[in-house]
Amino acid sequence: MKAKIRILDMYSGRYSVFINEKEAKKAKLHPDDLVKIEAGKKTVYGSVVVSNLVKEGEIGISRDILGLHSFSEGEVVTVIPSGTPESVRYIKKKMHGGKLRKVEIEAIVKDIVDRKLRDIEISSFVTSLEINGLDMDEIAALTIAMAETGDMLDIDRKPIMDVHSIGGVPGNKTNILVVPIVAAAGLTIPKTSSRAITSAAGTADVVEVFAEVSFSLDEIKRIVEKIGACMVWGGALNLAPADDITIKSERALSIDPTGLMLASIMSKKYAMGSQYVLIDIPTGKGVKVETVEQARALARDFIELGRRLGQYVEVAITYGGQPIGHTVGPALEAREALSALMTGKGPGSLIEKATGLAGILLEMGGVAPTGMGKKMAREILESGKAYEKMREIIEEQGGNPDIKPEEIPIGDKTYTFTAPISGYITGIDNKAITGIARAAGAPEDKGAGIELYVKVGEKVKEGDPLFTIRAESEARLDQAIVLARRTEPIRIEGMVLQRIGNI
Ligand SMILES: O=P(O)(O)OC[C@H]1O[C@H](OP(=O)(O)O)[C@H](O)[C@@H]1O
Ligand SMILES: Nc1ncnc2[nH]cnc12
Repeated sequence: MKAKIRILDMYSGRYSVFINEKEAKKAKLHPDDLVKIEAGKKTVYGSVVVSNLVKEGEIGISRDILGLHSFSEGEVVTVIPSGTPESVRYIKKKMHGGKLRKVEIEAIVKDIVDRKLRDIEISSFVTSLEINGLDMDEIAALTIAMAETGDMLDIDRKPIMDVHSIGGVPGNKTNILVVPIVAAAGLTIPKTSSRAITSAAGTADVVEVFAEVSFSLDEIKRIVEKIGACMVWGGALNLAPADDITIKSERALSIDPTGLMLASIMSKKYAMGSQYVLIDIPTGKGVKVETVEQARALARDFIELGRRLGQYVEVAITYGGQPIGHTVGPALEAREALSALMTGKGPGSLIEKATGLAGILLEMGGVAPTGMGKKMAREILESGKAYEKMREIIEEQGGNPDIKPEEIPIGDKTYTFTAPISGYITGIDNKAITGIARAAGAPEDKGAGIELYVKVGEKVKEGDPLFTIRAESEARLDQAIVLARRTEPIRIEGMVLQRIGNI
């Protein structure tokens, strides 16, 4: 059928096509049916919403669809019912544990990018990968398909370094220090990050507190060729666009299936033209990888995948048994990262990890002799050169380079938990900390999160503060308090852990 476009001033987070009730009946279209809209060379898929918001002869599109193609009000388009895409059969094959062929993976990725697959089908794909996994051939095919369905960047300032954490550990603002340290040493590092997937703050969420993170490829090229670095949100670019669509489902389910994670991270690196990539695998209880054996196996997969893509990859297995630093949540983490860059000092876990990772990159990039990278990274941090580079990044990304940590607004609704007994901190539950920070509103409410006053191994007296929850609303604060009471994220024990007798 032919219809005139009516632009509806709404964002629904979905690709919805509004069709008048009478017309839907005539055309035998039902809610959630997939339709194709064509006008000249433009083709878009969307799910039907039956609504009298639009008249007969009109078709309503939300602003989400306009993000894909620019239709104009009153433009005549053809609306064609579209059957279930063939790729759904391949998703079912994976659900049943089958191995996918390259062409099948390419079809799934293409349909994800073309929005032929709806959220429910994409979530099923993501879930099937969580349950049945992917082998290396499938992962390589998925990575290349994800990269080739988007744009590629060619930065004229080689070699191109990159760093990426698989995430999962609360408070992981580490790369906000690593990037300026590496760039201050003269290397090029165009860093893209995702927003939070399973955590309470992804690197993009944290950087966004003091700078813009959404840029076009041309803008990124200009920034990186000028100052050697950027810290942007990968989702704003048309780089491996399937990644950001699948991340939406991962985030809703708070899962990060290993094969998809490999493909998702490495497709972005491939599309960015990264040549030397360092992958951080935080390992410990309550994060994505719990044991060193699992971390080693994943490291081998990253290195092999890099080899197939023509990239040199190294992996750092890092301690992820408790949060990094003392803060969790976008604004709190932004304060901590900025303060560490300004003063060269900060929590041991943050400084150690950041200089350790930056040091490896300095060695990989050939600016530090083997074994000297970490020392050089620390000197760059302590000399203020990394902070100077950070100021350049903030300025180029439209932020205020003079911003001070204490000027960053944080949630003013607070509640502090104190030690119920004297003893030693024997554990901090990563999952519980993330859950509480998310319940408090992070990452969407930038000021929400947790300030931690203790780390594992420290001694506390009854009544000492353990952590403060910060929120931007009382309702969110209350939810977080309830969760914190239920999960007790910080374990305190005396030196005598158990008494056992009469066995
Ligand atoms: O921790 P969760 O939310 O699961 O994983 C997502 C985080 O991990 C990566 O970190 P980075 O950009 O390398 O610093 C992503 O880009 C994102 O910031
Ligand atoms: N960009 C990303 N960073 C970390 N984990 C991921 N899993 C999927 N995409 C990811």
